[in-house]
Amino acid sequence: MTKKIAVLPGDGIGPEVMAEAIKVLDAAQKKFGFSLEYEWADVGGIAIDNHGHALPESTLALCEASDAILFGSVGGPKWESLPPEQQPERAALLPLRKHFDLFCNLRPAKVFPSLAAACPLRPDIVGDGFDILVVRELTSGIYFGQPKGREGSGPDEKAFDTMVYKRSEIERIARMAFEAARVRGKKVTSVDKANVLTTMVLWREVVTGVAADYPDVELGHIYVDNATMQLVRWPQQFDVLLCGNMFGDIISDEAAMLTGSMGMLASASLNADKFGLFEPAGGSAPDIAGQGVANPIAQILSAGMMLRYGLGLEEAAEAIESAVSATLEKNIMTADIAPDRDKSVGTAAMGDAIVAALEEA
Ligand SMILES: NC(=O)C1=CN([C@@H]2O[C@H](COP(=O)(O)OP(=O)(O)OC[C@H]3O[C@@H](n4cnc5c(N)ncnc54)[C@H](O)[C@@H]3O)[C@@H](O)[C@H]2O)C=CC1
Ligand SMILES: CC(C)CC(=O)C(=O)O
Ligand SMILES: [Mg+2]
Repeated sequence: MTKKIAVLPGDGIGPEVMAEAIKVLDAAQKKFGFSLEYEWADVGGIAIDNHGHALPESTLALCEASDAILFGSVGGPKWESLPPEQQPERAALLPLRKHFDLFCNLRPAKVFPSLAAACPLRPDIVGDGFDILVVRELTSGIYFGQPKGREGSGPDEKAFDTMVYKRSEIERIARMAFEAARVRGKKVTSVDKANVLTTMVLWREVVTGVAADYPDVELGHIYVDNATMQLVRWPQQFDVLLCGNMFGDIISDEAAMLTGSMGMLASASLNADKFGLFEPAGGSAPDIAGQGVANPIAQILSAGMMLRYGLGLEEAAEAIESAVSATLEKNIMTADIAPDRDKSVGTAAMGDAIVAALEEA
């Protein structure tokens, strides 16, 4: 049966890396005999330019009528002067996550052996690499809590955001982390700031309660400031990192960089029905957009996560991951991860090499 995919490339490097992910999905369809129908739509800054709104109704309707959403990234300097609530991130990405109740954001970070040189950690620390899964709560916390706003003027002008977590919201994301740990390294480290924030006291309490249902999984708690430090000191100590929305956002960028580049980190954002939006963890990278040098791997691996979590096509997902690994082993790398930038390849050549590796396997 054909599955319908809403393809939303967005802004900056989004369209460049999306083109490569589609090439890889096309090759995977041929190899594994499944069928995808893509429908493309504007989202983010490009949608503001073309339709006057970052999340046009037609785009939302397409997502609702699709089996999965493949998303690029949104935002950039062109739209930064708009009022904050009209900017692409706040007017498109966050509402999309909320609309589909995509509370569970999975961000796997592992070092491919051939990228050990790109990892900023000392070789003696990175050793045989590491394999971490950041499980981030995505539809609540300080990014969504009300009230938020600005009031007053002069020296007394103030701005405020509110961090709110309901017991049920913490419980459901904690369960996702424990379920993931069960089939991985059997360890959950919950990241909080329970020494300062009341929401995080509840967070720790609820996570501890959920752990009772998973006696086979070890639970640890860590304050977020220490967690960022420990990730650099000894990332191998972690298996699943369970985080609230903002801490997970920050921790996953750090984890991405430890794998060599922001351009390596894929993600899946899922709801309780396992409907998902699949996107790179990074943004629109305006500093390199339009140059044909962006690393398409995060987008390609996000397409792989779509096959695994969104469409149940595990074999094809694994084949995409193996093709990425095989390509890196041949030292075919974009500038962000290549040991020698002069020998790096561009976005399209990287995508072509991954397609070739998939076809050869
Ligand atoms: N999911 C989304 O749509 C997200 C959107 N943003 C938006 O993107 C814009 C830029 O944000 P930044 O803070 O600069 O973060 P960013 O993630 O776009 O870029 C940070 C750094 O990582 C590099 N980078 C990111 N992806 C890369 C790739 N595929 N290949 C090679 N290098 C890559 C960039 O060149 C830059 O040096 C902003 O408007 C921001 O709000 C940021 C994060 C997520
Ligand atoms: C709009 C932001 C919350 C996007 C982001 O940085 C992320 O999801 O990692
Ligand atoms: Mg982020």
